[in-house]
Amino acid sequence: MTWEPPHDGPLPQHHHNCLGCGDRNPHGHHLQVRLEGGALHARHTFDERHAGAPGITHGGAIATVLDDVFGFAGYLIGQPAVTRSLSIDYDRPVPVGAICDITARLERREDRKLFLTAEGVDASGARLFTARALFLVVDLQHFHGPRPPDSSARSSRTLL
Ligand SMILES: CCCCCCCC(=O)SCCNC(=O)CCNC(=O)[C@H](O)C(C)(C)COP(=O)(O)OP(=O)(O)OC[C@H]1O[C@@H](n2cnc3c(N)ncnc32)[C@H](O)[C@@H]1OP(=O)(O)O
Repeated sequence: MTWEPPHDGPLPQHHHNCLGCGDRNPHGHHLQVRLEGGALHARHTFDERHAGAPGITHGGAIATVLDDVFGFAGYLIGQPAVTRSLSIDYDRPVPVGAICDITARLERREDRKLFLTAEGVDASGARLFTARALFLVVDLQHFHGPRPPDSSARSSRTLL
């Protein structure tokens, strides 16, 4: 069967409990990622739960969101891929409560290796952060390795 890339529009969440995009994770960012012209887009507003310094978004929260947006690259190629490396330049503080538009692109693929870039801008278009990532294509067995005895938290499997 030949893989057909998805059309422009919303992409499915990774699974319901995903910290980035899961609709049932009470601690999650509830990201909604869209495909537009071959790029991945997410409009996100960090809130008080994501503050580091008062009023400023924690860098780790930004990393979480970037990692998850990059994770949607799997939909571009029809295979799951996971983070091997993630690097972020924080150009400006990201105010809590401000709109942040994130665009990520698959720059190139070398066998299992997906080389990705991303940028976040504010409502005026000013750059907030940039990122690079290496994702590795994995088979579904990757997600079925050893689990802790209490596995109730993984009962929901939309994708995985
Ligand atoms: C369905 C998707 C959900 C997405 C959710 C959002 C994203 C996530 O949160 S994913 C979760 C976080 N990530 C993980 O848990 C992954 C943990 N790591 C792993 O499982 C493994 O390291 C894994 C599978 C990624 C790679 O393992 P393995 O197959 O042994 O690869 P490895 O040999 O280390 O590297 C593969 C290639 O990448 C290269 N490479 C590794 N690191 C780098 C780097 N930093 N820069 C450049 N190249 C690198 C290696 O040299 C190697 O190249 P080659 O194949 O040419 O020799």
